[in-house]
Amino acid sequence: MTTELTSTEASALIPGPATPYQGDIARYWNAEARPVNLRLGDVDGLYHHHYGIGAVDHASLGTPEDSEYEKKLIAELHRLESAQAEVLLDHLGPVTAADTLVDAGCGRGGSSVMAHQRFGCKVEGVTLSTTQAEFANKRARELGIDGHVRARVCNMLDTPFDKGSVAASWNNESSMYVDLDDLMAEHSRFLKVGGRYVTITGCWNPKYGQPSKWVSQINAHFECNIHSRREYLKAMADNRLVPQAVIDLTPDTLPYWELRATSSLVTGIEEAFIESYKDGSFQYVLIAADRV
Ligand SMILES: C[S@@+](CC[C@H](N)C(=O)[O-])C[C@H]1O[C@@H](n2cnc3c(N)ncnc32)[C@H](O)[C@@H]1O
Ligand SMILES: CC(C)=CCC/C(C)=C/COP(=O)(O)OP(=O)(O)O
Ligand SMILES: [Mg+2]
Repeated sequence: MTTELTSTEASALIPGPATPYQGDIARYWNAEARPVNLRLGDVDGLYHHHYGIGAVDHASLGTPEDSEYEKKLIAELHRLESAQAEVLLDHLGPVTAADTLVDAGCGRGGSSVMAHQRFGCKVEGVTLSTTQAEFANKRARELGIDGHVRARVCNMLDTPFDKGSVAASWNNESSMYVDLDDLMAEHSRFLKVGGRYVTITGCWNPKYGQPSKWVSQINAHFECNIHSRREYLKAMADNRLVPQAVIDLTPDTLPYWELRATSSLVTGIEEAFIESYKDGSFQYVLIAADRV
């Protein structure tokens, strides 16, 4: 006889964090409820924890005196964040409805939903946060896609996905929480030969020398550990992931930050992103790699 587990029983089966640091990150995201994320997600039900790219459509905003201006500004920031996820999906290669994709560090699941809507495929998300996984699964049920899109509480360095079972996988602003060699080894294990890995990330620029004060400020703000561009390429090379595209998205993300800095939803981290992008110490990049 099989019986359904209660949610308390089910959560008792989830292994604890692999390290004290992962426990800190789980607590951070369990407690996170910033209006800059929730109010943007409320625009159309896609909840993101990443930043935006593309030109600001100033004509759509009207003037700050307009009573609807703040609402339009929120919609515009959200449009730019969804545009970022679309660019990531553009680099996943030919995905079919029969494929399974992995969203590593899936947050509230916005990118997972967009991937399913574009390809019709299955998407498996993993996050350290129970709150985020429950939120993402609730959204999938509301959309009637819970048979295809699922989030679970799981360490992305130690996933249950079978070796060679995944057509494509990604980290959308989630790779700064883990050791890159461990991360690329795990993607390489579960990806099929010929599969595709994509990351969009902020990384410090070796040409600057060392992480700038702005990069240190971003690390402290999010309790993360931003890697250098060089570390990404090395960890990929060491794990059978061969870059096909390395795109510097820094000029494309600056308009998002400059618009966000004028909104009522500022969080205080805007200056660090704007200044580090401008002084060249920090870059916003997309790297797409083939599993060979
Ligand atoms: C900035 S959010 C990005 C969320 C999502 N990718 C998006 O674009 O909206 C970072 C995410 O990484 C997840 N994360 C950090 N370390 C992780 C780990 N070791 N295993 C799984 N998820 C992790 C966090 O739980 C959080 O969901
Ligand atoms: C590019 C870098 C370094 C990203 C760090 C990871 C991170 C916290 C991303 C955005 O999350 P969020 O959407 O929850 O942040 P915010 O509240 O600032 O919008
Ligand atoms: Mg955000």
